[in-house]
Amino acid sequence: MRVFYGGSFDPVHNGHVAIARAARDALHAEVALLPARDPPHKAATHADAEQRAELLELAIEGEPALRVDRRELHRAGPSYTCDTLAELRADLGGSAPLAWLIGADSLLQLHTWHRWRELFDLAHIVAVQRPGAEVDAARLRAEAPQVLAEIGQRWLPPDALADSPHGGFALLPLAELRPESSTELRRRIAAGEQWRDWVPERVAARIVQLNLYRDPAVILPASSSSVRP
Ligand SMILES: Nc1ncnc2c1ncn2[C@@H]1O[C@H](COP(=O)(O)OP(=O)(O)OP(=O)(O)O)[C@@H](O)[C@H]1O
Ligand SMILES: O=C(O)c1ccc[n+]([C@@H]2O[C@H](COP(=O)([O-])O)[C@@H](O)[C@H]2O)c1
Repeated sequence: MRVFYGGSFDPVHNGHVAIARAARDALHAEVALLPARDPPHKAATHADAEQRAELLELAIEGEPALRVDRRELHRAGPSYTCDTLAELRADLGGSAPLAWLIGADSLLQLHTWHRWRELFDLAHIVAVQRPGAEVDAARLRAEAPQVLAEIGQRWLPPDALADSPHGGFALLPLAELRPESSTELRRRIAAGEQWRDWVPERVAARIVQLNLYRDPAVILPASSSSVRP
């Protein structure tokens, strides 16, 4: 089983690392983290793609079975997950079990992703709980009925995913729900509030060295303040 975890990682925080570890341990699999060059649902990012990837490398340094996959950095245009999964499928072959990891807030929005139903033809989808966005069937029915309908017959225990190459859905509980978000982290850095305990120390030191996220404009919505990667 191969697990892939995409994100803006702008910047990476301890919540991201906890999710990657939890998926690795629950699915007994290597987890590749993929920084998105151009996240489709974000107007722009606040650090460029190379900087975000470098911080991600630092965040997982020394972590067994976690690695960074830079393939989305080399592709022009929006970093659509269906395109990334098609590339991975071509690389790994049709029979390799493959899973794409997302947070619960992303699951509630899955129906807005580019060619979203095709994602299940390419990979399993694994969602992890997130504070404020915890999902269950009732919440999906209320907020994302199309998603619930699509995953209805696909719902599997996590251990069963490795038995097929794609098409399943699993929900991973997290032993400890992590409150971190990149938006709040950027706000704290710009506001001069305490933030360093939300990231590994190596990441904090590099953010300071590169003088990232210090501009108070990062507190504004991304579209009015940011650089394109
Ligand atoms: N604390 C967390 N708990 C669970 N899932 C998370 C957490 N932080 C991020 N994720 C998930 O990780 C994926 C990548 O997240 P992303 O890089 O956008 O970070 P973020 O903290 O959500 O950023 P932002 O606040 O800028 O939206 C998404 O699917 C998101 O739902
Ligand atoms: O393919 C899409 O349309 C799509 C829409 C929204 C998000 N994604 C992917 O989901 C991951 C998390 O996105 P985000 O915006 O929460 O950082 C990241 O890998 C994005 O490329 C993908």
